[in-house]
Amino acid sequence: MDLQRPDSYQGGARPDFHEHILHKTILVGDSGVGKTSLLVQFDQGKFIPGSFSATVGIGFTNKVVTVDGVRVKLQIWDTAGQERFRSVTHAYYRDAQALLLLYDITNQSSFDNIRAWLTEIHEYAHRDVVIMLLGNKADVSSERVIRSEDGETLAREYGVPFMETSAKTGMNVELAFLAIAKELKYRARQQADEPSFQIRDYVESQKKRSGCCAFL
Ligand SMILES: Nc1nc2c(ncn2[C@@H]2O[C@H](COP(=O)(O)OP(=O)(O)OP(=O)(O)O)[C@@H](O)[C@H]2O)c(=O)[nH]1
Repeated sequence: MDLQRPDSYQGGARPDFHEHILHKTILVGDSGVGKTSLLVQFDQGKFIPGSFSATVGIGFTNKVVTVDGVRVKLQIWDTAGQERFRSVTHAYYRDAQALLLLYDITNQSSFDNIRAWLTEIHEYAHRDVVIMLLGNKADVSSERVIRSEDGETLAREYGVPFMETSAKTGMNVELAFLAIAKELKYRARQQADEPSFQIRDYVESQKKRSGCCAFL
């Protein structure tokens, strides 16, 4: 997918107070882990199988989601995983409020590179950025090389929420973005009498409810 030209706004519905706040979220991770596919699944509810076309540059999709009765506008940036685009994508980290960091459960090096991605994120992104680790392609159980526990352990080490996803089946895709939206809404609108929201606890409780681990 060529993402040099930004996508158009696709919300369409009644604007309200909260939609004026753009919550910038960025998808990062090695080339081929499924960033574009994850975004297409979330945005359009479909998976386009077939030949892999690496993202060129960076582009965004706007998406309005409703959490706790409040409409939250996410601006989701899809970055190119290839090394040659790294300096371009770094420039976008600074304004990001959330980062979804993906690896591919069938690809060892994409998992090994997560530490390097986190180092870059800590170097270029705001220190309060919300980070979520996603082990994608969970539907490809026959080629799995990274156990779910390994993803959990790494995420715990860095204090970030974790889940496995499948851009193909849609498993946990909406949950990942909704958890981010909930956290960003909570940060933006936090009321004095509102109980504090913990994204890691929320993700864990929702994973249990949705039976996330059908592929494990
Ligand atoms: N089975 C399966 N295949 C997937 C999944 N996600 C992505 N793929 C496939 O993996 C390949 C790479 O997916 P992309 O979404 O283009 O990967 P990317 O991370 O955006 O890659 P770059 O743009 O180069 O950074 C494509 O052939 C996809 O169809 C998934 O969850 N399950």
